[in-house]
Amino acid sequence: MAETATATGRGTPAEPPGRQRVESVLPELREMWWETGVRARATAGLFAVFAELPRLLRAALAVSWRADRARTLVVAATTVGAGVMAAFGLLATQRVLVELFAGGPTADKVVAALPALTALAAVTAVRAGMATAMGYAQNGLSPKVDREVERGLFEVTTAVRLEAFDADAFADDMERASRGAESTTSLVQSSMNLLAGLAGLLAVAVAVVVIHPLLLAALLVATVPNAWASLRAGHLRYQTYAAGSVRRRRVWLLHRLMAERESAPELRSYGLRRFLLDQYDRVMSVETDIQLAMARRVTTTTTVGSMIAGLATAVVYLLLGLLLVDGQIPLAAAATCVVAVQSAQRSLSVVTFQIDRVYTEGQHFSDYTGFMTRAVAYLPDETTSSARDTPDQLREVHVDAVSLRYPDRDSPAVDQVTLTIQAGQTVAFVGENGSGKSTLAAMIAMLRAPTGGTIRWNGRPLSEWDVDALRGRIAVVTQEYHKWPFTAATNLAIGDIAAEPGQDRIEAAAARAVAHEMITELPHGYETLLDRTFANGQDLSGGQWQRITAARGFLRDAELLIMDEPSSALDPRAEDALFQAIRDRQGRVTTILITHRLANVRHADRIYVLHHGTLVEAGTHDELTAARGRYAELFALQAAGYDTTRDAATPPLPHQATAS
Ligand SMILES: Nc1ncnc2c1ncn2[C@@H]1O[C@H](COP(=O)(O)OP(=O)(O)OP(=O)(O)O)[C@@H](O)[C@H]1O
Repeated sequence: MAETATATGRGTPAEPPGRQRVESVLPELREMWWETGVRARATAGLFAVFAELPRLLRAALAVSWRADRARTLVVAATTVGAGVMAAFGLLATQRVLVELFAGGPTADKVVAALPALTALAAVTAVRAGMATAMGYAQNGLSPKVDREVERGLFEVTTAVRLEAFDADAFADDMERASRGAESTTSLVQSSMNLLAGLAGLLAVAVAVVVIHPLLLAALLVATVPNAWASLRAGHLRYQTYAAGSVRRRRVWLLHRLMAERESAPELRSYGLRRFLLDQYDRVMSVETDIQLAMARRVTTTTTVGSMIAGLATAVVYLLLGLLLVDGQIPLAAAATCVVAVQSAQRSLSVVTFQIDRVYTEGQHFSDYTGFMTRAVAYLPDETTSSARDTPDQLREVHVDAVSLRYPDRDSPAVDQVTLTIQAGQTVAFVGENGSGKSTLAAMIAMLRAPTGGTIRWNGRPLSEWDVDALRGRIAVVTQEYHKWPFTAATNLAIGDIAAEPGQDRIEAAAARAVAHEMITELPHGYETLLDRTFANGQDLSGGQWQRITAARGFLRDAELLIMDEPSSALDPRAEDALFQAIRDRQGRVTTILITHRLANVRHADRIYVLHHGTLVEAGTHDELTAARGRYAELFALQAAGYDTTRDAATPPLPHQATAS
C-alpha cells in the first residue's frame, strides 16, 4: 500500500525527490469524483467487499424493479432457470457417460445413451433460449434504469434552492451524484450477471452433490484458491489504477491548459509552451516510476494466482484418481466432475469480475442515493405553489429590515436594509463592488431567501404568495448571465417560455436592447446557433451577449424588471439606447437598476446607496449630490474621468472634502 499512499500525493516523507518539485508548481488537485469506486476498491479488503455486496445487490434490484417490473422478472426467472438448466445439463452429461462407460457393444451403448443425449440437447437449447431472453430483457432494462435515475436527479437539481450552490460540499456532492446516476445501469447489469454467475456455481455444486457428495470437495479445491487469486489480482489492478490517479488528474489539468481554447491566447502571448511541456515531463517521469512498481506487483500476484490455479487443478485430478482407484466413485462420475470443474471455473471468473464491478459501481450509486437524501434539505417548501394566493398586480415592494449572510462568511452581505419601491418607479441600487446590491436584488427576485427580515409584495410577505405566479411577474437580467446553447431566437424566447412568444415579439424585444441588427447580421439571423460546439455554431462578443440578455429581460414585459449591470460590456451607443429603453418604462412599470455607470441612474426616481451591506443613503440624484456623501463622491469620481481639464493634482472630491 506504500505506493498507493504516495500516489495519492499526501506528501509522505518516503516520496521520490522529484515529487515535491512537481507539487511546488502544480498544487494537489481535489480527488476526482469519477474515481471514487476505484479508490474504494483499492483500499477495501475482501471482507469489506463481501460485507457490502448484499446491500448493493438489493439496491440494484430495487432500482431495476422500479424502472421495469416485467423485465426485472424476466431477468430473475431466466437467471434461476439457466442455473437449473446447468444442473440438469450436468446430470444428463453424467447419464450419457454412465451409458457409454457401461459394458457391451458400442452401438447398444449409444442407443442406451440416446434419451440422456436428447435431454442434454434439450437442456442446452433451453439454456441458450434463456440466455437470449435474459440479454434481451437486460438490454431493454438499461435505458429505463438510466431514465429513472437521471430524471430523478434532474428533478432535484432543478428544484433545489439557489443557496444550495453556495455550499461547496453540495456542488461536489452533485457532481458525484451525476457519476452515480451514470453508474446505475452498470450496477444493475453487473448485479444481474453476478447473480447469474452465482446461480451457475450453485447449480454445479448441486449437480456434483447429487452425482456423488465427495466430488464437492474436489470442486471446492478447484474453485476456492482460484477465486481468492482472481479477487486478489483484481484488488491489485484497482490499486494500480488508483496509484495513477494523481498523474491522471495532473495530466487532465495540463491538457486543459495546453489544448483548450480558453488558455490558448495567454499560452502564446506569455510564451508558456516550454514551461507547460516541462511540467508534463516532470509529472510523467515521477508517476511512471510508481506505475512500473505497481505493474511488478500485479505481475507477481497474477503469476502466483495462475500457479495456485494450476496446482488446484492438479490436486483435483489427484483426488479424483484416488477416489476412482479406491472404488469410491464410478468412472462416469469422475469424468462428469472434470466437466463440472471447467463449468464452475467459467462461472467463477464471471463472479469474481462482477464482484469488483458491483462494488465499485455501487460506491458511485451510493453517492447518488446519498445526494438524493441530502438534497431534500435544500428543496423549497412543498406548500409553495397552488395552495397559496395568486399575487395581484404590483403596487408596492417593501423590504423590511432584510439581511442575508452567505455560508462561511463572517459578515452579512446585506444587513438590515429597509426600503420601499412603488409601482412604476425606476430605482437604482448603487455602491462599490461587494456592497450587496446583487444580493439584495436576488432576494427581491426570490432567487435567495433572506436570513433575516421580510420582503412584502403588496403588503404581504413573499412567502404567502404563489411563488411561480410571483416569478411570472418579475423579469431578471443577472450580471452572471448564462449563454444558453440555443438559437438567437430561442435565447430571447426563454425570457417568456411559457407564452411561446412569436417572432414579432422577439424582434421587438431585441430592438429595445439594440440587438436586432446585430442578430440579423449573424449567418443565419435569428436561427443562428449561439454555441460553437454545434456545427455552424457561432460565438458572440461579451457586449453582443449582453444585448441578447437584456432583450430577454424586455421580452417578458414584466411588472418588475431587475437589471443587474446590464451595460458593463456595451459600447456607448448601445448603452445609451438601452438606458433610453429603460427610461421609456418609467411610470408604467417598475425597474430596479444596478449599475456602476452613475450617469445612467440620474433619472431614477430613487437611488439607494449600499456600503458593506447596509443602506447608507437614499434619494434622488439631485438630493444625493447636494448631500455630498458617498454617492456624490462616486459620481464626481466618474465624472472627473470625462473632464479633460482635470489633471492629477485635482483638489479633493466632495466626500473626501467633507471627511477631512
Ligand atoms: N454566492 C456567494 N457566496 C458567498 N459570498 C458571496 C456570494 N455572492 C456574493 N458574496 C459576497 O457577498 C458580498 C456582496 O456581494 P454582491 O454580489 O451582492 O455585491 P455587489 O454589490 O453586487 O458587487 P458588484 O458591484 O461587484 O457586483 C460580497 O462580499 C461577496 O463576496
